[in-house]
Amino acid sequence: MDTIFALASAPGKAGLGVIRVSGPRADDACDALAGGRPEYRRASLRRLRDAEGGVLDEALVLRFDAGKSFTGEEVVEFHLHGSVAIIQAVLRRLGALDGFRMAEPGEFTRRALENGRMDLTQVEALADLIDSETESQRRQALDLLSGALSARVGRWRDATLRAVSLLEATIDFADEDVPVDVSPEVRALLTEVVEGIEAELSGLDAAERVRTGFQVAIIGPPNAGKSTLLNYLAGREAAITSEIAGTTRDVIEVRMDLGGLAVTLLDTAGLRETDDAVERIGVQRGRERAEAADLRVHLVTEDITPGVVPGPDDLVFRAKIDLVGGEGVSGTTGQGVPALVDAVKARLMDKAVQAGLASRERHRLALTAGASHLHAAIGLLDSGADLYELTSEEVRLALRRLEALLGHIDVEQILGEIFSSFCVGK
Ligand SMILES: Nc1nc2c(ncn2[C@@H]2O[C@H](COP(=O)(O)OP(=O)(O)OP(=O)(O)O)[C@@H](O)[C@H]2O)c(=O)[nH]1
Ligand SMILES: [K+]
Ligand SMILES: [Mg+2]
Repeated sequence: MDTIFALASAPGKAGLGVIRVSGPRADDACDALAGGRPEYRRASLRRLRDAEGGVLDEALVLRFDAGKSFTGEEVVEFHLHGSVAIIQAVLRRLGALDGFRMAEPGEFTRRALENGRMDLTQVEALADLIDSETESQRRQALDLLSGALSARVGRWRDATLRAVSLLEATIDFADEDVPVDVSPEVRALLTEVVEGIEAELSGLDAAERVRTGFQVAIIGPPNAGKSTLLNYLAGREAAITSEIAGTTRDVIEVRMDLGGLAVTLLDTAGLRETDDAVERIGVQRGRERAEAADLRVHLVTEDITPGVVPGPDDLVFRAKIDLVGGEGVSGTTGQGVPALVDAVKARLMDKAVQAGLASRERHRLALTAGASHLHAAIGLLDSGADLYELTSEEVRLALRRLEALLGHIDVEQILGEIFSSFCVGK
């Protein structure tokens, strides 16, 4: 096993630069650079030296013993002054040591997984946490990282495992006329797991939205002031505005943090019948994106928007109230915008609170497949026939899905995909 190293902090000039070393020979790095091995888990100030004894930097050295480190291996961290030259020099020095090489993207985390320091849902959570930009994303990722989903899936796995062993025991003792009928207990176990999985699945869409962001579309007739409102909310000229009806064609997206929720605002083409072929495409796209969005904000004027009826969950605001007065919004003066933001936030919060822990397509596929095998197993039990072998097979298939969710089997296949999104140093 190679000892790997990489810059763990962001590249470039900074106050500090942290280089992480992990592997069986990590202590060699202490010997070679710091002239000895500091105590475990104790920040120690050391002069780091090159091969000729010249000083590379004065740094904090942190040593972790195997089994108690991020990767589960011997780990050493060098907290350097964050200069590009120092970091390069230290990386070069480490690269020259026997058995040392640069880490590949995600390799530290991969070792953590392989050494059982985290499971696959926690690896995903770590990626989410590093990507998190809003409060709700941060909290969601920390929940997962703490192993909340792992614990839940672990309970389902244990119950499923118990069901398999009950069935297997019955099959093994079939000749011996074991009087116990295990069906009621197996059925109860499987039903409980299926219900748990289905509850989790019902919160998956919301969780996925919290993780990747809610989409909110602004729609309405041409010249209602949709782009002006978008720009006001974005705090910049993200979209072109003009007094010409039909200015916006492409859907304009602006990412923002709305009260702790990640939101993508969509500005769309004004909805109208038109002979302009390009505008018509824009209107069509706008309609489709608005329909697929989590929430639609209708900006209305006196004009009737052809063929558009706000849905019961949509928000409707009267536009340009600086001109017409009354309740509504103005993207020019900002009047009514705080109320609009509050209303959007409230609607999205209603959805966000339904979020479960599972938040990815990978989770959905595993849980859906697991539940369907369990349903099949329950169906076989309910058939009344003596179909324990078939039932057991279905329960085993469900079990495999739950194990895969945690990354315990079929790992190799999914690992590449997950780790490819990591960068070097993680
Ligand atoms: N007084 C006032 N003028 C506004 C307001 N919002 C937009 N306008 C003006 O109305 C015109 C149309 O604004 P846009 O933001 O381009 O309208 P739009 O709905 O995006 O229009 P399309 O993209 O063509 O559908 C521009 O001249 C804006 O300056 C508002 O709240 N108050
Ligand atoms: K316009
Ligand atoms: Mg526009």
